[in-house]
Amino acid sequence: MKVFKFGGASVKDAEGVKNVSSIINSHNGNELLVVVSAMGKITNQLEELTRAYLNGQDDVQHIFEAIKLYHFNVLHELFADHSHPVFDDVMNTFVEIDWLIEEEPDDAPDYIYDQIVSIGELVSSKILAAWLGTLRPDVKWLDARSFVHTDNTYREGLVNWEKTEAEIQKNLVPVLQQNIAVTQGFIGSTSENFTTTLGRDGSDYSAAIFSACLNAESLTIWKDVPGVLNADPKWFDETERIPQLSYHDAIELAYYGATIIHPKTIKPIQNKSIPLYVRSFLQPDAEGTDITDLKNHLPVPSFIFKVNQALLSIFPKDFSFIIEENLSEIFSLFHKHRVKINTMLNSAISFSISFDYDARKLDKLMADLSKDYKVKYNTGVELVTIRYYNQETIDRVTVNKNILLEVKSRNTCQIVMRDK
Ligand SMILES: Nc1ncnc2c1ncn2[C@@H]1O[C@H](COP(=O)(O)OP(=O)(O)O)[C@@H](O)[C@H]1O
Ligand SMILES: N[C@@H](CC(=O)OP(=O)(O)O)C(=O)O
Repeated sequence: MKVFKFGGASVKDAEGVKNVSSIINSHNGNELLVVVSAMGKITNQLEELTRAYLNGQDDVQHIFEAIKLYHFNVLHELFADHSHPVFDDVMNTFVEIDWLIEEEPDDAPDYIYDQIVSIGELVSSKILAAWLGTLRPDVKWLDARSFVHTDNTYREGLVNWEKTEAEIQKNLVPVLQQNIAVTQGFIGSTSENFTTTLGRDGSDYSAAIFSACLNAESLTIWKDVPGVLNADPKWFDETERIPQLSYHDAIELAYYGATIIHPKTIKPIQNKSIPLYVRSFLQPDAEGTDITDLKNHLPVPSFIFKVNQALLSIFPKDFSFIIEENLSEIFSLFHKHRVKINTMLNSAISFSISFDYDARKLDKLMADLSKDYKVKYNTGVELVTIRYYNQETIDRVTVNKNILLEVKSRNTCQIVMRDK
């Protein structure tokens, strides 16, 4: 039993749907579950629609029409026969949004968000399953919400592993013995059958959940890059592919912000020793990266950039030492405002952190911290994390930068900096 995961970039248009289908179709041999995300950047557009609806904007219908048009353009390109049942199926799925936005937004915003945004994965999976069905007869579309059970933390559903595994073993395993199944990433459901999402970019995580609960032979995530590289090629020209990667290094890279893999993806598959293959959907036969329980560490320094950081430095007002009592108070405020720390450093009388800049969070945090502390901050700074650093790499990434903070452990160096 194998699991393939295809992200939005792979199914962004009709060509993409055809390419993904041919990759799936050329997989021969054992059972296969396909997990797919919303097409292209549709999740962003559905977020925009949710915001417009919640704010009572008058462009709600306009945004919604653009989303529908995008999908129907793909369908028209794929299917010459407009009476194919997928047209009605997709239209009926969008009707869920019609019903919702007809009413005033009285429910909790996060609940509304999940009901709207999840539609992206439902329609993309229907389109992919329909096209794949023209190539082979054994394709079955499955609703991931019947398998992935979460609590009711909307926008960040917490998986109920026991229930999810039992459901997958009982009702998915038999289906996969007869069919190639296509399902959605990113979504789940509560015990009352309301839709939840697992957090942005959560489809990799969904694929890991299915893989772990199926005890899959492997999980392959298909990306627009040749594998895991030692830096994001969007920012750097001279990148190197990492052919083999340990689970440990993969978790570290993902944790520090390498967006190629969602940070929650590795743990479930590591627990079951399931290999994770990162492959290119543009060159499906090329080698890519194999992530396993390899003991060797990364062959080259790898670096991860995070732009748009805030750097906050906190001092006790009376210039006393920063002691455990202050730290526990400061941490509870980070927790209260959901500030996720990317770097931290403390000295005798100050404590500094960097985190992803969010104006609202920063204002609220400053208001609370300023009661007892003097707080200084910089915005618009960058954070670079170098795993297995050396001086050459540090020099390379800090050219024309002023270093504001530097933290080193044995394997990892983090630098907060800004342009000179
Ligand atoms: N270390 C890295 N190696 C390869 N790609 C990376 C790395 N870090 C970030 N990326 C980025 O990850 C992108 C692929 O991930 P993502 O866009 O989330 O895919 P999808 O949405 O299709 O799952 C690449 O286009 C690349 O820009
Ligand atoms: N569509 C969701 C889930 C996801 O993971 O998508 P992708 O695989 O395209 O990153 C999102 O954009 O957040």
